[in-house]
Amino acid sequence: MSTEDTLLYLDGVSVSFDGFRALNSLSLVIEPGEMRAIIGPNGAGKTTMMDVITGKTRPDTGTILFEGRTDLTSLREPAIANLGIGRKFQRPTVFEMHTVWDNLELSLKAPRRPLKTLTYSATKEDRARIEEILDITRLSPRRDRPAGSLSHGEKQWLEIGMLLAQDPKLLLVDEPVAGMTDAETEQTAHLLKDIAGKHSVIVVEHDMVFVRELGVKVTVLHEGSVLAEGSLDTVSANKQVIDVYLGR
Ligand SMILES: Nc1ncnc2c1ncn2[C@@H]1O[C@H](COP(=O)(O)OP(=O)(O)OP(=O)(O)O)[C@@H](O)[C@H]1O
Repeated sequence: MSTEDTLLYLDGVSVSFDGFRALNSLSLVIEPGEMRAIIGPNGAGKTTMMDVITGKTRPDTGTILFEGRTDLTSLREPAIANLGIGRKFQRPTVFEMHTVWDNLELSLKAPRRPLKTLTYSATKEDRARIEEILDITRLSPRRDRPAGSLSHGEKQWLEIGMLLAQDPKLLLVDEPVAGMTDAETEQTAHLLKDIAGKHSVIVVEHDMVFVRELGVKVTVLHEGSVLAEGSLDTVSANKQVIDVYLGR
C-alpha cells in the first residue's frame, strides 16, 4: 500500500521530555475505515501518541501524514480537528443540564460564524442525522433526558455520539470502557464496530475482554515504539508481549 492510500501514517516519530524518550521512532499505519486497538503497559507512550496526532505535543522528529498528504506536525490543534480528527478523553464531558438530543444538536457541524450560530436551527437533515446517531449510540430511549441523569456508560456513548456529529474521518478514543459494567462494555464494542468502516477509529484500552470483543488488529506499544502487531491471539502468544505486559 502506498502512503496516499493511508488515512494516518506515522514514521519514525520521537518525542522526549527532559531527555526521556516517551516516543521512540514510532511507526504506525491506519487505513481508511480501519479500527485499531492500541495496548501496552503504563508509560508505553499511548497518550503521547494521541497527543502528537492531535497536535497537543509536537514531535522532535518523524513524519505524521493524514490522508497521505497533510503533514500534521506543522499544524496546530484546531486545524487538525478541522481536518476531521476527533478525540475522546477518558472522562466524559457532556453538557449535564441539557438533554441528550440538545447535546447532539449542539455538536453538529453548525456554521462557525457567530451570527449564523445565533440564528442556527436544526434542519430536517440535521434532525435525521441526530436520529441516526441516537440509534448508533443506543440512546434513542434517553433522548429527552438531561445528560446528567445518564449512567456513566451512557454518558460515554453520548460523548462518542457528539464526536460523530462532527463527522470525523478519524476518532481517537481513550479507555472508553473504564468504569463500565460488563453489559455496557459489550455494548461499547458493538457501538464502535458500527462506527468503524465509515470512520477510522483508534482505541486505547487496557481491558482485554473488550479488546477481544472488538476483534480488530492490535498494536502493542512498549517504551515508545511498536513491540508487536497482529490479531489479539498473535500478540498474546508473543513472548516479549507476555514479559512486558500481558503476563504481569
Ligand atoms: N508532559 C510530560 N512531561 C514529562 N514526561 C511526560 C509527559 N507526558 C508523558 N510523559 C512521560 O512519558 C511516558 C509515556 O507516557 P504516556 O502517558 O504516553 O503513557 P501511556 O502509555 O499513555 O500510559 P498509561 O497507560 O498509564 O496512560 C511516561 O513515562 C510519562 O511519565
